[in-house]
Amino acid sequence: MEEGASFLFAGTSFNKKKYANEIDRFKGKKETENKVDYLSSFERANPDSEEAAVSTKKRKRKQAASEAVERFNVFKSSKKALVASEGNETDEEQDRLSKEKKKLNRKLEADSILRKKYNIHVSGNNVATPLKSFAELSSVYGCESYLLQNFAKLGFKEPTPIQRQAIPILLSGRECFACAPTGSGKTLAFVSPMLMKLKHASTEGVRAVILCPTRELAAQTTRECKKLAEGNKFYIKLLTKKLIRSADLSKLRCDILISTPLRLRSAIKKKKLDLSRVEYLVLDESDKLFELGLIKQIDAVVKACSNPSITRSLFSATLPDSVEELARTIMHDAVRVIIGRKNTASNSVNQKLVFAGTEEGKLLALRQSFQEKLNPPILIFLQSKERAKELYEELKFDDIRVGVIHSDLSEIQRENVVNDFRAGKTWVLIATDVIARGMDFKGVNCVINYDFPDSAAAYIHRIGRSGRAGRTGEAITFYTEDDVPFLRNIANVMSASGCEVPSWIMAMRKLRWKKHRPKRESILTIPDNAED
Ligand SMILES: Nc1ncnc2c1ncn2[C@@H]1O[C@H](COP(=O)(O)OP(=O)(O)OP(=O)(O)O)[C@@H](O)[C@H]1O
Repeated sequence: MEEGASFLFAGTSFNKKKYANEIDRFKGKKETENKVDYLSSFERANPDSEEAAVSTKKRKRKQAASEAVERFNVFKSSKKALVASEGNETDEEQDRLSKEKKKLNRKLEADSILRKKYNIHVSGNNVATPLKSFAELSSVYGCESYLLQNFAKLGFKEPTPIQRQAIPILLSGRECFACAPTGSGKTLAFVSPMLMKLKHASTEGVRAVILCPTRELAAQTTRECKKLAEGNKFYIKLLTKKLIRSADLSKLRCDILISTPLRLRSAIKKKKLDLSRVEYLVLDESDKLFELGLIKQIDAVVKACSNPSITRSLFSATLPDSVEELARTIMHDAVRVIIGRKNTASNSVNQKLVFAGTEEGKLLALRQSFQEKLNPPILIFLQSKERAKELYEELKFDDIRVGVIHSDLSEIQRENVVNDFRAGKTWVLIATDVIARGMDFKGVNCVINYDFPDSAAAYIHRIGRSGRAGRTGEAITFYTEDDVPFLRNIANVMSASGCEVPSWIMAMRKLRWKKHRPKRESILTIPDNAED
């Protein structure tokens, strides 16, 4: 993280008939002006402020002057009348100030009640009022009707807590770093204010950039962006290999560009992509983007986005202190928004730990649970592509429609695997952490951590593929003797989201958790030459 860090910040439509009920359930004065108003009225109302001190001095001078002229009869009557009227003005002014102060206090109180209701925690000065409804986007912020119509079309009735707070913050032009649970609608929270601020399509080059850690997530975010922008002809582009090869990027007509850091950096370096007009930069899954392998690329992108009035924002379901500290020191007057408690799992996922003993035990437990009850769609996570391929080899003979995704597949193959799972053609998807973050497969009923996750953050993101947008889900984590020392860390996450954890695990010592990826025995039970 250190290297180069100094510059930084200068649905699955699965079996629709069968799941019809669930699908139904799922469908389920401008701020800047306000800000200035609140600020100035607060200063006026505050007796310690400079402005208040000046008016007290003025009042005293006026009083002294009136006393002095009273001795001259010729001015006596008129001056007395003047003094009387000045006294009234002062009373009126004080009355007005006290009313303004009361109004401000009522507003702050109402904001804090609203935040408490939705479990929103903010730090920063003068933070914008949370939204009471989507309708306020139009009544308070002048949002065009197409966006609200799109929310309605997508079945979004009420803003989620992160949307209630992050949207007004970004609309007020403030930078923001936000941490909200998996599946809580962070994408809409950063895309909507971007669309509102950009207003209409333009020919002025790239105006907004969204960075995502994986191609799959970048493709999904592009699709979501397009859905939200429908009715307004924005140029929204996913930076693909094909686009880099075919287009003259110096003349790229694009309002919002979505990419992975590696691809964007290569477009900047090799194809002279100009990002100097970018007004909005979003780092989605920001803590992943700050990991060692990606930090250099992020640095290059941040450097290329050289517009001094750029608004940057960071979003994730996990925000380690190290990333937060870095963001806090370098971002400009940023507001911090946390929904619920930081770094906790979604509380709509029922989490279980299962002792499988050995590698053989895991496969037996999986097969047994599939025989008893198969409630697809199911996602199974493994620690490496080799192991993902092995489990795939085992399960494909079990009469289960199974797919596998890992980094050895081509872009097209990966896209097809994801599409098949979304369309319900495959019931079980075996994966590495490549799809652990951000992927929105709406109907996932169960996540199985076949291999113990290698960090608490990885656990939170993996199980967060289930229990999204208010639905419930299940997460099962297998563990073997090798994993026992790290159980307590997962148990903490589980108990923080209200799941039961055996007391012996809670009594264990907490370990500093470096990447836990033990060497595990092969999963294969089928001899290598079985198919020969
Ligand atoms: N206001 C809303 N009401 C109902 N559903 C919503 C609302 N906003 C977003 N959604 C839906 O919630 C789901 C999850 O949203 P999204 O993928 O943005 O979550 P996220 O918070 O980014 O999750 P993750 O941390 O896993 O990336 C999506 O299917 C999205 O369409």
